[in-house]
Amino acid sequence: MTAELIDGVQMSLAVRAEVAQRTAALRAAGIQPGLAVLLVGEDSASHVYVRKKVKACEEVGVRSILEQHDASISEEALLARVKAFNQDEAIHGILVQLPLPAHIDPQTVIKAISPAKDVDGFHIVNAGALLTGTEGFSPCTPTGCMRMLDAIGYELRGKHAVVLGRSNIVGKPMAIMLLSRGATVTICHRATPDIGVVTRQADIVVAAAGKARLLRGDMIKPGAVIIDVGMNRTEAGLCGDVDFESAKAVAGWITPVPGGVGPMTIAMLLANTVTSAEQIALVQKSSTQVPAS
Ligand SMILES: Nc1nc2c(c(=O)[nH]1)N[C@@H](CN(C=O)c1ccc(C(=O)N[C@@H](CCC(=O)O)C(=O)O)cc1)CN2
Ligand SMILES: [Mg+2]
Repeated sequence: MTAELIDGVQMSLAVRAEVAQRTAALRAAGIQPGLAVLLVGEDSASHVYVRKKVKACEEVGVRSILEQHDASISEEALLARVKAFNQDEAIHGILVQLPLPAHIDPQTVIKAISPAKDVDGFHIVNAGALLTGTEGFSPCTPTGCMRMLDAIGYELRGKHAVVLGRSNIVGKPMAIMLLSRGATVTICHRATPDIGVVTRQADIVVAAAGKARLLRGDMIKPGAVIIDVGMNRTEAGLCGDVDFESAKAVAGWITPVPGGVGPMTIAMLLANTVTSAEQIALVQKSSTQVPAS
């Protein structure tokens, strides 16, 4: 068997086209969605991802402000910049690129972002909304993964989904999203004794452990859907958490790296930013409407 490829580039273009239409409608009403991106330090991968975000904004008509700070910026100074963007009416989305330098606590910074502008969906208010199934911004990477599963028409109800990794930005929200759609979910992590024993039972594996080629073909149930969130820079180049060659011989569906989840992450960020602009516009409209007497 050779797995069918889930093409994240094509799927992200479809999302971007929708976002561009929504942006055009907002602009026609005099509102330009705006995203503020805060980038701290010299992490080269972060610079790549942020450049992609800024370019993507440009392509769909979203205004972006990229603010770059030296790695030595204090937590207080960074918090002050976040708070300034919270007050800025032209900014509808704020994101702080992760990881941050070790002297800055990411949770403290994320907590300072207004939940209404938290287009990364990392604030505890939005994390709580996801947990309870109420309205809020959902993290871009797991939302992109769900979109990919929907795009191939995959029914999650009754399936066994295994998530590799328990990060706040991918593993945990991913598990909740799969659970909320009726899957039976197992999370494997660093302390799981034998990951293969678990993944061989999975109908879907989402690999987000941050370990190059962790999931091999011999750890996959034939026909399973494999979603690779990994983004590892090795001597051999960029590779995912899945050993693509051996996995594709066993799986039913598989995402490539690059060209899989990454482009969908960026597309979901654009979608969240435009949603935020639409919501803020609605609030402003209702607060300026004169009540009927
Ligand atoms: N504030 C945030 N920080 C981080 C997030 C996030 O969602 N918000 N996620 C990751 C990195 N990330 C987005 O920021 C991200 C990673 C990868 C890609 C991507 O398009 N990858 C390309 C390959 C790019 C390359 O050549 O290196 C692909 O897969 O095709 C987009 C976004 C951590 N930090
Ligand atoms: Mg840190």
